[in-house]
Amino acid sequence: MNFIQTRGCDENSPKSVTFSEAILSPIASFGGLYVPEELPELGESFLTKHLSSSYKELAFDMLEHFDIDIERGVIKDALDLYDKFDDPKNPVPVVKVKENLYISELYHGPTRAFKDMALQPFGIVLSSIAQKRGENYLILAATSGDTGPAALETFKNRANVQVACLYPEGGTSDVQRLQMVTEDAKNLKVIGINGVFDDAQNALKRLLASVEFKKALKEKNILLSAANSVNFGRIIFQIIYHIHSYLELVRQSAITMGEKVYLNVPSGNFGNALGAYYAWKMGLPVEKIIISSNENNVLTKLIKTGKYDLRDSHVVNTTSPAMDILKSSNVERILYDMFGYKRTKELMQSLEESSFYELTSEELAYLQKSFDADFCNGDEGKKYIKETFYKNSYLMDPHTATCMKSYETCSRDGIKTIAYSTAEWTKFSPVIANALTGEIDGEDLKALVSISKEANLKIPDMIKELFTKEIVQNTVIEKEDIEKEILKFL
Ligand SMILES: N[C@@H](CCOP(=O)(O)O)C(=O)O
Repeated sequence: MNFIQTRGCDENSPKSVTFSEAILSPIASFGGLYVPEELPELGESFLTKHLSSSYKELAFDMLEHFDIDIERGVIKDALDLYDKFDDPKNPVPVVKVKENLYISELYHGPTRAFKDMALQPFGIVLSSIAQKRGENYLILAATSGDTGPAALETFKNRANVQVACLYPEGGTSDVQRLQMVTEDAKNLKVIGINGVFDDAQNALKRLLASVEFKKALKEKNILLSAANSVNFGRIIFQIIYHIHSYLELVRQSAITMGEKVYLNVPSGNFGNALGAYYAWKMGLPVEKIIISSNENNVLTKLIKTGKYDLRDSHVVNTTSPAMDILKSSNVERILYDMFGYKRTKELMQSLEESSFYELTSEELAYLQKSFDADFCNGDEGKKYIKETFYKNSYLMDPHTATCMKSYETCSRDGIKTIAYSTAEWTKFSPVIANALTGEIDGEDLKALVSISKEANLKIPDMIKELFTKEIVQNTVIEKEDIEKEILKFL
């Protein structure tokens, strides 16, 4: 399978590239992204065949259908990393929360967030290609809190790769920050910036497209790639868990094979939602994909009105910081899939130049056939956390809680919903403690202890240890200095 470009192809680049090429150099012509030439069709026979498969077997077979240029042995090694998850037999438990609502828990990996689902295997795949080619890569990561820890964890001490991870200082939870700033390995650099996530992601995209920056790296014998979901190497692993979650519902006799479900996805950069959309296009029976947001609700507005409007918007800090994003990367891949490369280029250029685009009414109607959306503010989120815990005995984090509102407003009765839990409660303890007990102290460790007592849950060792680990990554800079700081590290 080869990969093509969302904004068309300039005269300097080939019409299509291999998977390896797409992940090693993820930004395509005109600032676009890579997408598969066509998606494999899986169909009901694939689903039925995998009813009794393990997560790894399902993943392996799905990747076989993509027919990518990665050796099977490498893929097997990459998927073996799911053995490090809480339950190697089932890395993604799907739990019934109430009638018609199931939560797919994507956070049972080493950094307690859904990013491990893709970044764990992606780390092996990318480092293996680099080694095979005898090349060295700088991997950029921009994070609003979850991608950073997962990228650092997966690439730590791996051969032929170095990571520069950019996070907004003050824009993540304390546990997320500690996960990054205590990471001690020669090949990792963590850089806090005085700005918001979008500043970090803008810098990442600018550097990926910068001839001068790439030339400066070349002089050090280094090439450039990225760990974010702009990289299709992330997305390919983010399709699998949607299929797995559906099969779990069949296994639990919650649905019969072929029955349609809602997939309700807390969304920031839209990688998780794109994975759901691709799974649907590949044959998963889906009624609609519901996009859940916090107060940074550009995606809700896009899906409700057809307008992507950043003209008067600025990122607000919320209780679900990993979704504090306005420029959502993967919407572009949806635009491409629905409206083709010419229109995608036009819309994306308009967003870049005028901070605005508007879909036609036909385009909007088409988008709404696949997607619905709602957003949930912090107080509503805390109300859902409290209610779901005391009424349904289920503890959720503030990102997952955003799904509860859209579950109420966007789903029709009688159709089951799979909502995705993107992070463990341990990463956002002050918000959750406040929701459950009203305590407003704000200190993570104290809040972790009080939640663990209230909910009778163990604090995982890797979270507890963060509070006594040495802080080894101390760099916080202005966003204008990012390039200089990265070059200093190499
Ligand atoms: N929500 C993310 C932001 C980056 O998203 P990605 O899926 O493109 O890596 C985070 O928590 O860092």
